[in-house]
Amino acid sequence: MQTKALKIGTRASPLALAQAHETRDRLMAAHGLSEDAFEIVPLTTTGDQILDKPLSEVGGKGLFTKELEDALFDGRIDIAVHSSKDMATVLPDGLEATVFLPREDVRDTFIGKLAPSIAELPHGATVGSSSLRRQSLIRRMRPDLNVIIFRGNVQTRLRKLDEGIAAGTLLAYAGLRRLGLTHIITDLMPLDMFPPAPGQGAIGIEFRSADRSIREMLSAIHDAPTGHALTCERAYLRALDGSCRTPIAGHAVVDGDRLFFKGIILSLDGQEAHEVEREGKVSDAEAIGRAAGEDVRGRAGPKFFEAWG
Ligand SMILES: NCc1[nH]cc(CCC(=O)O)c1CC(=O)O
Repeated sequence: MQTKALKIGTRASPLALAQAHETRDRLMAAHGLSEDAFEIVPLTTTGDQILDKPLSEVGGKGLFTKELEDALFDGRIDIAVHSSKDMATVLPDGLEATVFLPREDVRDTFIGKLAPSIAELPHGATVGSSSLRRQSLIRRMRPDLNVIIFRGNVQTRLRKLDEGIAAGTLLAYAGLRRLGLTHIITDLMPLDMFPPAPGQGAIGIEFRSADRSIREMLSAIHDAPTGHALTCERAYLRALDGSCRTPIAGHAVVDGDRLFFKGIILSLDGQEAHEVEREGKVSDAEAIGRAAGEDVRGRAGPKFFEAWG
């Protein structure tokens, strides 16, 4: 006898749906269940509706998660599948996101029309990106380029490239991989020059803390190294206030019981940068991230953050 289907909440974008399907497939495999043990519930979020402004202006990451969290609280869904990168650093009481699928390649990619790489773009060429981190990193590499805001899902951005609105754009490898679109990549950005956003490449699963059976079911698909890396990166972001208004990169790598973290915060023009490196035991992931965030925050000084208002 089939009990009630597990309701998997997700945003309705093609990338979000791909992530929900990956989560369902892993749960099916781990527990020997069939497709009808699950129901995928796509929800439209405010963040998906406002496409003409940078995220930092319309209210930040919470926009993509609020509707899903409301649905978790009122039982319309049992779990919510997120791109960890888009998750707020502090979750509402009663919910947690402590389950992570094995992380995809964390790098950014360049999709170029006029040239295959940023270095080869003609002087003054236009590059589209909605991410403050990517905008700063581009300007740091190539101050001559014209960086414009580019929002919308992957398909929308690709259409804008075809329309000639920009000569290129940057997207996470992870998203393109999940959409089966890696063939459009013209360059992979090196980690040292183009460090990723905290959480990039990792799928995180949010659920009601009190729901023991769901916690147990999810534990079978949790990837511990990804969990440690994300604990560190999210603590770093929290220590920096998790502000969407500051260009922030941060990346933790786990090797056995050791964790290595590198972070950088930048000015929007890319001309000022503060870097931090920390390492320690995976069991100290949270403390390492917090210390890194406080360290870099202190070294940048209050004036650095004032600029963002
Ligand atoms: N903010 C949108 C978003 N959230 C997560 C990803 C990619 C997938 C991931 O990082 O796991 C993307 C698109 C992009 O940055 O290219």
